[in-house]
Amino acid sequence: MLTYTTHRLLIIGLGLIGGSFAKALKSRKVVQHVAAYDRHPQECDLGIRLGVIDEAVQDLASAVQQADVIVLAVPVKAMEVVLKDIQPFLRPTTLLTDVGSTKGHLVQAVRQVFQKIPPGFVPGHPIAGAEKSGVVAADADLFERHKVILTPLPESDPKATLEIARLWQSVGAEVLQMDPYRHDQVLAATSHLPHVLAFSLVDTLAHEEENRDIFRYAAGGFRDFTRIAASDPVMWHDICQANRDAILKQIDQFTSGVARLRSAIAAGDSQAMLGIFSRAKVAREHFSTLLAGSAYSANTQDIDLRIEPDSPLSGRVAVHSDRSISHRAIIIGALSEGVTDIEGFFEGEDSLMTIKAFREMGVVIEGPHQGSVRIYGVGLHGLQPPKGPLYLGKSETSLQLLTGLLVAQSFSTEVFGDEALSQKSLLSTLEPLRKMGAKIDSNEQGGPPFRISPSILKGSEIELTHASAQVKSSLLLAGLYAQGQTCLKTNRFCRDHTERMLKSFGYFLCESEEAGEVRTTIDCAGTLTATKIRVPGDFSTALMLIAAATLVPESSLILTDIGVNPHRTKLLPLLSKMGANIQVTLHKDTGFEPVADIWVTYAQLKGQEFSADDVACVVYELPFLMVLALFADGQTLIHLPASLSAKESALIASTVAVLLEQGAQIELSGSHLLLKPSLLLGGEISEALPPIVAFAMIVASTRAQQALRIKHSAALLTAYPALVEQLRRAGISIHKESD
Ligand SMILES: NC(=O)c1ccc[n+]([C@@H]2O[C@H](COP(=O)([O-])OP(=O)(O)OC[C@H]3O[C@@H](n4cnc5c(N)ncnc54)[C@H](O)[C@@H]3O)[C@@H](O)[C@H]2O)c1
Ligand SMILES: O=C(O)C(=O)C[C@]1(C(=O)O)C=C[C@@H](O)C=C1
Repeated sequence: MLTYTTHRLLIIGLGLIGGSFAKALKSRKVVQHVAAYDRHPQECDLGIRLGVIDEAVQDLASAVQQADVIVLAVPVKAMEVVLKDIQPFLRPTTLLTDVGSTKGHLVQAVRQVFQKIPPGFVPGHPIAGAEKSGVVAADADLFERHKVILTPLPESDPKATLEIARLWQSVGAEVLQMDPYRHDQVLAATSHLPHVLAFSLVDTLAHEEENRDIFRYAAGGFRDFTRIAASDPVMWHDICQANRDAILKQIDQFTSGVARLRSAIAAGDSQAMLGIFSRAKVAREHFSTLLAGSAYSANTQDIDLRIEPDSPLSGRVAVHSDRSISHRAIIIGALSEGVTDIEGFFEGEDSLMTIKAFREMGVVIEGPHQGSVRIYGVGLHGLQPPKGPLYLGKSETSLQLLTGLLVAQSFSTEVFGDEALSQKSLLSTLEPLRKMGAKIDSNEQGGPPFRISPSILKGSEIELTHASAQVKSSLLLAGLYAQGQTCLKTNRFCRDHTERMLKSFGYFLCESEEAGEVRTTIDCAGTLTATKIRVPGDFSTALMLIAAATLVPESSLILTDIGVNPHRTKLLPLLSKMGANIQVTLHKDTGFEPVADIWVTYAQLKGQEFSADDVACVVYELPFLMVLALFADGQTLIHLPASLSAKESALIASTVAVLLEQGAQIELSGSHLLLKPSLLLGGEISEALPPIVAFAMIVASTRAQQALRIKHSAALLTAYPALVEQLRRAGISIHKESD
């Protein structure tokens, strides 16, 4: 059995990539000896002077005989010549790999030169580079947080693959594996086509006499689009020859895309143009979120929020639209028959993930464009299997709701999210779904990735101990497909956006309450009919402004078009009991979600006692009540419900912790919260906060002793992109700052 150790590594072709790999390995002391050979000996001499390599090879044959690993780093068409040169001297235990941008061509060359694939041959391709060439541009950190694709063959020894993977990982790369043919198809689209286009655009503009001025005046757009046209011509000539067919296919597809856009422009077809641009914009933004944290991300900078106290709130302000309703409008619109138009869609990262997932399942969705989305519904049974796993970023709502839907489809799916989402446990959703017959594999704690297989669901009676809107919604979506009736029993009401949305699309479900038990029953007999949805303003953001306007003297603020679903507004009567001045003027009720204007003015609050029943339905809004209580006359006693979920308890505990740090006088016992009038310090909160706690601290900061800086707020702003602007419009003095 062969074993592979890497003491001596030989690079053939000491240019940008060969030089960078050598420098990276040497500077991290991964291998003992790095030698290089180049057909231009001066490159190796320079490599020695720059400390990139240990030895400049003159005698290629003997260097090959001594090497443990050989890395081919020449242009792809030169690989075959080099293979012929080294073949007679290669030992069976020597590993052979490369860094070339195409793979199929190399595999063919190896077959030809060696007759059969040597077990130590493992092709590779770092997806990292620059528009520079030569060892002079070598960069020891070029591969940090970049991907390297290995394309081992059936004949490759798995231990050889492991050793090559280890070398790349030791220089900071993330190693993936792919079939060589697939590699060439994928790279033709993602790397080769953009380079060809950039070369062609610059060449076209450069040719035309009257276009000379363009270069003189060209700014950001031209620069961003064409940086890669400065790449090495020989390298790209070789790639275009080696991957000819796949590149031609991509050029043809692109050409017909440009032709479609051309016709839209020629015909003045705004719908078509906006469709193309907005789909591309969403896709590009999604790409940026995928890259977040990788070396390609330009947006790794963290952001702090700084809020100055005592700035009164005033005017008429519209807040951003509701997230929960936006998710549901997409899901149910996609499952309906006909075209659904949504106005006021919330364009946050989470709801965009839901759109993306349905696009990947074959649903045509136009927009969002300034809150407008058009969905061409495919009906309850029209979703298509996605081409790969569905990535949902950090969106727990997308994950919860989609899981209920996907378990009922006739195809298998895999769903995953970012690191934070993978830490979540969805057992309270998975268990009842499994009881209905769903087949879902999850990680140990009940989090993604989920592998979902088709199954026949059976409706049943399900008792939900902690009524959560997301769990309920997930089960209702499964209930659209389950045989018989699915009856969900809870001991308290929770948000019913899904129920209202289903009814707006003409689906019948039955809701009743008896002896403190709420029952929601659904069956699979209905259909969903497309409709128009206007998503109302987000009540949680409104609540933050209501609380702040109540606290800051001289405030008088009108919030317009706010969704006042009765299961969301249960905190308002408690605030009124403390003396808050809040007037809710309902618009005409359309039967979907009630909408209102809310007028709030400053009030000096009075401490109160609230029973566990009073607060049972507002646990997620308690952080606001807690902050307000600290500024009231007299103390406030809140009795906590006995059956808090782990998530609810964690929310209360983290709010208490951050308020205590701010100097608040609070006592938290198992059964109650006691809050006394306090002076909050301001200053700095340095740990990242859950959104609702961050919102409550923004409220607290409006009356703090000095400005408050909430650090690590980048994730909050990604989830609520318009937050700062809206708060400022209402009069809060808030600024984004980066270190
Ligand atoms: N530049 C990038 O962004 C990038 C990224 C990933 C992969 N790659 C791939 O890496 C390989 C090298 O690209 P690079 O950017 O380092 O190019 P480069 O031009 O900087 O270096 C290539 C080196 O190979 C040498 N060479 C050419 N033919 C030779 C031969 N027959 N024998 C010995 N030496 C020879 C050249 O003299 C040169 O020094 C290519 O296959 C390319 O497709 C490039
Ligand atoms: O960053 C650049 O300059 C690159 O073009 C790098 C790039 C790419 O297209 O991503 C170019 C070709 C390689 O095969 C791999 C990486």
